[in-house]
Amino acid sequence: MSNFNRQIRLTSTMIRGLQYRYFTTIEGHRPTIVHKQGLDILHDPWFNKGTAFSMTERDRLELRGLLPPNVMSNEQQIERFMADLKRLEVQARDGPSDTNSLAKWRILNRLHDRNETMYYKVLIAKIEEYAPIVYTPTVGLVCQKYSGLFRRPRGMYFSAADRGEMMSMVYNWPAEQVDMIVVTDGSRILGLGDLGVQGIGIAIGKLDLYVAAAGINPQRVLPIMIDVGTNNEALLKDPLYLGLQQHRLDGEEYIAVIDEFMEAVFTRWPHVIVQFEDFQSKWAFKLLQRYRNSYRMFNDDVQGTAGVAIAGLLGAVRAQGRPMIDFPKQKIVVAGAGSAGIGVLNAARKTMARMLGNNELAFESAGSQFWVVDAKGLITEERENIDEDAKPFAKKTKEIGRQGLREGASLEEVVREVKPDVLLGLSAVGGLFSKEVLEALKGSTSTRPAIFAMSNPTTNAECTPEEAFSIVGENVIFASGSPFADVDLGNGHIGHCNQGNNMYLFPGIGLGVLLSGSRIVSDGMLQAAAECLAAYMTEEEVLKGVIYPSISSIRDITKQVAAAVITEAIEEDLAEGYREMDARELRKLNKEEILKHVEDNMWNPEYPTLIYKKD
Ligand SMILES: NC(=O)c1ccc[n+]([C@@H]2O[C@H](COP(=O)([O-])OP(=O)(O)OC[C@H]3O[C@@H](n4cnc5c(N)ncnc54)[C@H](O)[C@@H]3O)[C@@H](O)[C@H]2O)c1
Ligand SMILES: O=C(O)C[C@H](O)C(=O)O
Ligand SMILES: [Mg+2]
Repeated sequence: MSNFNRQIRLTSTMIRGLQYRYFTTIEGHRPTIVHKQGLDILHDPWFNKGTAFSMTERDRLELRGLLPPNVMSNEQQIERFMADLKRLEVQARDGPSDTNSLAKWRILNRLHDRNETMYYKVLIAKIEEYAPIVYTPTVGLVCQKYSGLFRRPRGMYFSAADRGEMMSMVYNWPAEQVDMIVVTDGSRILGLGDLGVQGIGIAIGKLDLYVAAAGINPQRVLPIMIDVGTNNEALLKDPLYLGLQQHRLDGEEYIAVIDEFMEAVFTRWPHVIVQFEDFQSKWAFKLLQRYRNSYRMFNDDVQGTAGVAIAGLLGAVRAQGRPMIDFPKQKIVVAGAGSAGIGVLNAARKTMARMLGNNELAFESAGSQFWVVDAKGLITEERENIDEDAKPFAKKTKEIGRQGLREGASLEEVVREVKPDVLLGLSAVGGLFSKEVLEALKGSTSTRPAIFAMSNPTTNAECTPEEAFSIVGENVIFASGSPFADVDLGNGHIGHCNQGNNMYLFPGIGLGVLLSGSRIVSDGMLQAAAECLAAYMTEEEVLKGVIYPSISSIRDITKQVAAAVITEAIEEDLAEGYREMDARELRKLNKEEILKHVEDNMWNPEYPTLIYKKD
């Protein structure tokens, strides 16, 4: 090649390089015109920037509320992705179950993102296998790692930084109709504590069950995270955390955010049902009292759990070969006086009082059947700064003196002295029912003592079924919040492990409230749901120690529970009807017709025929 030619070639390469640099620079600043907004952008891999959308861009593109509130740089995004990728290797060393279950969750989650019908078909067909992945216990692990696992957004985020904006933001959600919202503030996710914005995972998991068990249309469910900050110091320091990095709002400021949220969602969807989930007990009761008479809402941890526990407690009475009406004679020790424990105590006391004649005396006398132990031991009237909600269950000094007990007595002492029929744990403390506590329970005056280790996830269970059967005896009734396998007792007998989880009630409560059209969720409707679950088990099953149904029949249980809720709403004159079935039509239905009405309104995962039509 001549020098001249070489020169020409060099020059043209330089020009091309310059041109390239010139144009890319310009191109980088030139806006890209998009003909989409909202979720359509987030679902488009060409335009999506995920958590890196700036706040102004989020407003411009109607994305506000559709992403976690923390705006990330591109570098942070890549770092977060790499950290997650590496975590897989780390987890491989932590033991096989976590890695496997998380890997299964990821695969299911990807299916959820690309084909909802197929996802729910799989979930419904294999609910026994996959509920432990999309729901407790794996959902707990997912929430703990959510900042790393986050890919495509699902649901809405309302944050403390959105005050004054919620009423308009709520219109960024694309669905015109929403039937069911599950909302959390992430302050007490399962027994894992404050997980901040990462708690959105629990709302998603609960709504998966709403679709799979209750047949709520997946286009009409909405998981919501209210991010008011977090008091989890590790998350506050984590540069890759997706939520607001500030301490939680409290007091009036906190209430103002929740009020604004409630007003916004009920303005856009006046018929929606809002399930409060995993709020720390400090707020769970207050918010329930604040909203339950004016909004269609309930708290799953307080009210759903109470109903499931009542059904199980009545089952335990039947398992002793006694009639349910003997329930008020049961001595019950409860470990844990938080939102779940107090919810169960209040409902159990009311149920006993009703059986005893439903008057003040009955209510008083029912109260003496419970001993409540929290982190500071047995709760008595001597307890300093006693929680208002626990006060009605504080033991009288004189009474427990006679029993050889005192303020702050340990769980082991209480069990040894009281010799209870039932030991129920909602403490979030794994292994709390230690060898010593279980040994003490051997002195129970019951022919079949019952153990409810209800805390979630699995590692927080107060004891395992193996421990219960091997220490207390083969005759014991056992239930746990997260699933455990039945125990081979080695003599040809099987120790049955029941799952005592609010999943047996909340889907049916939600579906029943929806179809009844009731404006509120009354105590009577919740009671009807619990009684329906209690009656679901046959005498034969109960005598074998099977006090809760198998999860494989959850769709049928949910249908029955929903029908019971509707029937009660009609009885209490609260039913206003839903769609073409108005209150008058509803009232005309008999038991079978109500069940059929419920079934006809349950969504099934079948592909519809699609037809294109211009707007
Ligand atoms: N199975 C279910 O359906 C179901 C439903 C709701 C909640 N839960 C589980 O219940 C647990 C508690 O939930 P919560 O909302 O009530 O939580 P919470 O934090 O409000 O209450 C926990 C309670 O346990 C007490 N506690 C702590 N350490 C204790 C100890 N060593 N001995 C006795 N008590 C102790 C605390 O003092 C507190 O009263 C969680 O693990 C949650 O997953 C299970
Ligand atoms: O989520 C569950 O599995 C049950 C319950 O709502 C809980 O908070 O533990
Ligand atoms: Mg919960």
